[in-house]
Amino acid sequence: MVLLSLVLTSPVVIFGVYFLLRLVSKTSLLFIAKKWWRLLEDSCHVYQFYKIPKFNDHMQENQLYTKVVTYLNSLSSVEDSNYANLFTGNKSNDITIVLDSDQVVTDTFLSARVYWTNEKSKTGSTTLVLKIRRRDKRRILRPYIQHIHTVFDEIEQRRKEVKLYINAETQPEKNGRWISVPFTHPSTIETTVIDADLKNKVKSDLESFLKSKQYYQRLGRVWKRSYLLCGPSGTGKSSFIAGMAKFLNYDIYDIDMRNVTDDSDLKMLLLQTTNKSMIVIEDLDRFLVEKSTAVTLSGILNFMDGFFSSCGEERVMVFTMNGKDQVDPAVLRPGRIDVHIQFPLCDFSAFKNLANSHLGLKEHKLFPQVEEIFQSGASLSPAEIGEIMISNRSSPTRALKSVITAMQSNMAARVVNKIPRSASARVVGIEDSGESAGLYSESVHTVREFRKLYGLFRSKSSRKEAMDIDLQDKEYQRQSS
Ligand SMILES: Nc1ncnc2c1ncn2[C@@H]1O[C@H](COP(=O)(O)OP(=O)(O)OP(=O)(O)O)[C@@H](O)[C@H]1O
Ligand SMILES: [Mg+2]
Repeated sequence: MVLLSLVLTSPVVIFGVYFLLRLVSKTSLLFIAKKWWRLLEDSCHVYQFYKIPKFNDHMQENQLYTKVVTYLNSLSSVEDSNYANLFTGNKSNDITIVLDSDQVVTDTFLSARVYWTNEKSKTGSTTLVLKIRRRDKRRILRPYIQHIHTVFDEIEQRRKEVKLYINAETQPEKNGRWISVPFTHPSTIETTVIDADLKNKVKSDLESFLKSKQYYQRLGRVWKRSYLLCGPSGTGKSSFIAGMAKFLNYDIYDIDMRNVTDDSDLKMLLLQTTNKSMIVIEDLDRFLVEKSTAVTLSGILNFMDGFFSSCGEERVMVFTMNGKDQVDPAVLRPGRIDVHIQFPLCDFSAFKNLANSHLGLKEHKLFPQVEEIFQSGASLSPAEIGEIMISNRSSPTRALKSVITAMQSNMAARVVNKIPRSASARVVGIEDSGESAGLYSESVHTVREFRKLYGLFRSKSSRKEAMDIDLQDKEYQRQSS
């Protein structure tokens, strides 16, 4: 009898259990059960909390924060949090999952479970909070943080893409002044047409800088190297900076001096830059002449000497100028900027390089004529010659003829306006620094403007002379090589 009732009821029981399990697994009941279980478990342990704020008291970005965020976003448990942000990755079909604020992510390390929360305060600043069981704390905290460093380095190595940071106008309500975008400039050191020897010198200088940490430490000096790129508009200074950053795999912090209010603002910006970065100030000569903000010369000099950035290291500073004539000698005094590189206008050899890269020409029957015009003193910037070649690339002969015509007009303008041979052929106004500036705009300029230009844009006539890489710190080179 008992057996019969068991046989009759068991399918009902089995079905009932099966139904219950399905219900639990298909609904939020399982989630709720897990949550209760965790709460129960939590209440049985004593926890230790560690905070990792995004910024320190001096508004410098906390490197550990950046590393932990990258680490957490790489964990599969981020997907399990209630809210997560989805972004496209480096490739268009990549998806990156990013932890949302106030969400808990769990991780396991050396069999210990830890919890992370990304807390956002009312002021908008974010802090990561690590929760570890007290009994695990001593055993795992240090190795765990070390593990995060290692994983972060591996991720960075894999995905490192150079970023360009630009300083926005003052935004006191926000943490940090820099806005970053992926740096996708196509220029490399190789694609910039400058003397091959000079290129190699710069590359080996950068390489020896990268290996010189101990050397700088021994000297008690900030591990930094500074470069001055000087030359007329359109000679490849900005392109070269892009090439240097890619060569070093450094992020670029491009300081727009118009958005720097005073010395302390400049200091603040510098404190917010990271190690392994390139800090760039373009058109420094123009800024020093115009003095459009309250930044003082001594503020700039302190910056150059690495005084402000003494709390960080592994930084390369690059300044560009169109000319040195109007710049305070203090800026240029020996030892202040380590390497001076002159960017000259095109000569015949640079022209041939451009013809090769832009038109695929190694030789052409018009080359002798072009050479002759160069010898007579005419010259244009690589940007101007490159522009003509690009717009006539379907017909190399037409391109060369256009270059010849442009150079002849340039020569004629010099004669009319008595511009000396050594003066720059760049004939656009000082304000007009864009490469799109008209090649033939010389006629609209007055003699006074040309004199002004001569003062600013004077360059040496010989390319060899001009390519003067002035490695002032000879001892540095010898020791670090
Ligand atoms: N030496 C060069 N080799 C190859 N391309 C060059 C060179 N100089 C200029 N160009 C080309 O001309 C354009 C302008 O160059 P770039 O902006 O680097 O000049 P610049 O010296 O920074 O000028 P500016 O002083 O006006 O800022 C770029 O598209 C670049 O590719
Ligand atoms: Mg430039």
